[in-house]
Amino acid sequence: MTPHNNAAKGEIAKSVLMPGDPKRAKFIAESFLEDAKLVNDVRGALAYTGKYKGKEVSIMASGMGDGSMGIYSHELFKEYDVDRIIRVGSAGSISDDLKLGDVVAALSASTDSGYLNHYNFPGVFAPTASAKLIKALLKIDDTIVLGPIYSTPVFYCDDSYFEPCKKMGLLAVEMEAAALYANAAELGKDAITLLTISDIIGKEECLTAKEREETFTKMINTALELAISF
Ligand SMILES: O=P(O)(O)O[C@H]1O[C@H](CO)[C@@H](O)[C@H]1O
Ligand SMILES: O=c1cc[nH]c(=O)[nH]1
Repeated sequence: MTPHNNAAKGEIAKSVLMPGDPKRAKFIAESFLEDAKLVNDVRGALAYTGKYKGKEVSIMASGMGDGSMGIYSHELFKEYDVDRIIRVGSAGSISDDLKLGDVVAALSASTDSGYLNHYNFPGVFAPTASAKLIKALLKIDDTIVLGPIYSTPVFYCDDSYFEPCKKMGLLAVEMEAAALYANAAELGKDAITLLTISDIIGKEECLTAKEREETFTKMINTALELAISF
């Protein structure tokens, strides 16, 4: 147990899906897993362990932002011997080629966050998804959009803030992938982020509740197949 997680050692599977939203964690566990058991409820960061196609998988909420993801992913990797974390999140598109409901796998996560400072890395560390998980993902879905994204602790800002990101070819904006990738790199573990486009930055477009449910289902199915492919 940790100050933030009251699951006992052994109650969390080697593969963990992490949505930001605790209600999404509950929804995934109840709708996709068999025999799902609640193993953590500290601070409402709900975690469940159950079976998908007969294999053990856990789902745990990361909360929002790099600080929260930093704590939970560090503890899962270090204290619970988790091997891989698959983030299943929502994101705002900054690409002209993405539409609502599209699913993106984040190859890299550039960031404006100070979270990476504590590694004392000489220069700028480039947080990337694990090659192992990218290769496994492509065996499950070789049509998924792969590309670089942006992680920022800032949600409310002027849309123009993201113009340089768009210019550099980044596809979407979210808040946790960079911290997750950096923690995985530091601890010798594997991580990847799958994102469903929930809004288009600079436009008044966003998914309805029903559309969110249906399109998130596509991302969750892919993530679960990935989780059990090891
Ligand atoms: O849908 P989730 O996984 O929470 O992801 C995105 O949504 C939240 C902001 O609304 C941030 O956590 C961002 O990264
Ligand atoms: O972090 C996020 C998630 C969805 N949409 C955004 O604009 N930002």
